[in-house]
Amino acid sequence: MAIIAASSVEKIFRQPKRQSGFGGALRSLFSREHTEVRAVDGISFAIEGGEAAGYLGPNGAGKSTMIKMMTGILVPSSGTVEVLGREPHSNRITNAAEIGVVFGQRSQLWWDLPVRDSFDLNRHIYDIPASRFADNLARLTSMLDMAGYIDRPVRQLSLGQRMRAEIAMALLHDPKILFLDEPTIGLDVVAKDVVRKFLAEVNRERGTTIILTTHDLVDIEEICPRLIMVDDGKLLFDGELRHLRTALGSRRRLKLEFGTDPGAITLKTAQLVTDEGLAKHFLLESQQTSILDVLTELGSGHDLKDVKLEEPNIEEVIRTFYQNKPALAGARP
Ligand SMILES: Nc1ncnc2c1ncn2[C@@H]1O[C@H](COP(=O)(O)OP(=O)(O)OP(=O)(O)O)[C@@H](O)[C@H]1O
Repeated sequence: MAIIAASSVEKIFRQPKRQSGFGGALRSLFSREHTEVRAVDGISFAIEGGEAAGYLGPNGAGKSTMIKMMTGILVPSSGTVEVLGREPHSNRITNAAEIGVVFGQRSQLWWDLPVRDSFDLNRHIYDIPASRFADNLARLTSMLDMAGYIDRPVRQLSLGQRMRAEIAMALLHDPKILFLDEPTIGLDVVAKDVVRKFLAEVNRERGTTIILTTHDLVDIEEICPRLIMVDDGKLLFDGELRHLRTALGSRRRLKLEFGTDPGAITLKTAQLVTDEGLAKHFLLESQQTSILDVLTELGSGHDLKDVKLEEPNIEEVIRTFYQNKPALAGARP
């Protein structure tokens, strides 16, 4: 059964039109002119309990706005959002008891207090029974390796330490759903790895449903089998990453290495995607295209040193997807 259901959701932000200069600013105060930003434009999806879904899209695509509507911070302009059978914004307190929220760019911890004190405040806010709190705190402290800094004020922590504490704080009351808005932003590779492994484990072992927004494709690869892709407020793809790979990954990549740079090469059997001079990367035009087809078309007379067929990496899959988005919009395998 779906525990999150979004149906034809729209969010339109209206802002008074600003005019430049002091006089303009004054006139704007009395002007009735507005500009509209359609941040979320007719999005529908349903998420089952226990799923891990990644919400991916370029800057300004409407990811944070959607998370804010699912957590009850914003109200949709039209359409409906239901989380655990309720409308989040009109049931904020009940909803908050059953969800956890982490905003990568905003802290929920008390800046001047030791981490432990923020956790303790959450115990009171969520009315967590003492024994359950103690168990959860011990488990999260060990899993996220927080023992070394749990008694230090938040302002003294590194970003990686703080993010681990933010995630722990959001999980202390055993939420059914964990929403994360860019949880790995700004973290170094080691900290990203810790956060990803932890989130994948929480989803797998405890069945916590995870919805996260990210720009980092590795987050999706390691945490979320399901991918929801948006651009300009619209849904472009909703399905499994592996399906997207199969749909687009059929264009295998071929690397040709030359002893001397032959300049740009245009072929019918393969599309040049990256030109590094001596090394040129192509996407084969179709599944049926063979290396031999490409080499035959290329012909002799080039100082060709090596040929490598490469599987497409996830970044390439996503880039290809966005390049072909009109043809693929709304795809749900
Ligand atoms: N409170 C607001 N008032 C007016 N416009 C807003 C508001 N919040 C967001 N927007 C606009 O809505 C659009 C979507 O913003 P949103 O923050 O949801 O994008 P995003 O996909 O999360 O982007 P990013 O990856 O850069 O964080 C943007 O054009 C943004 O400027």
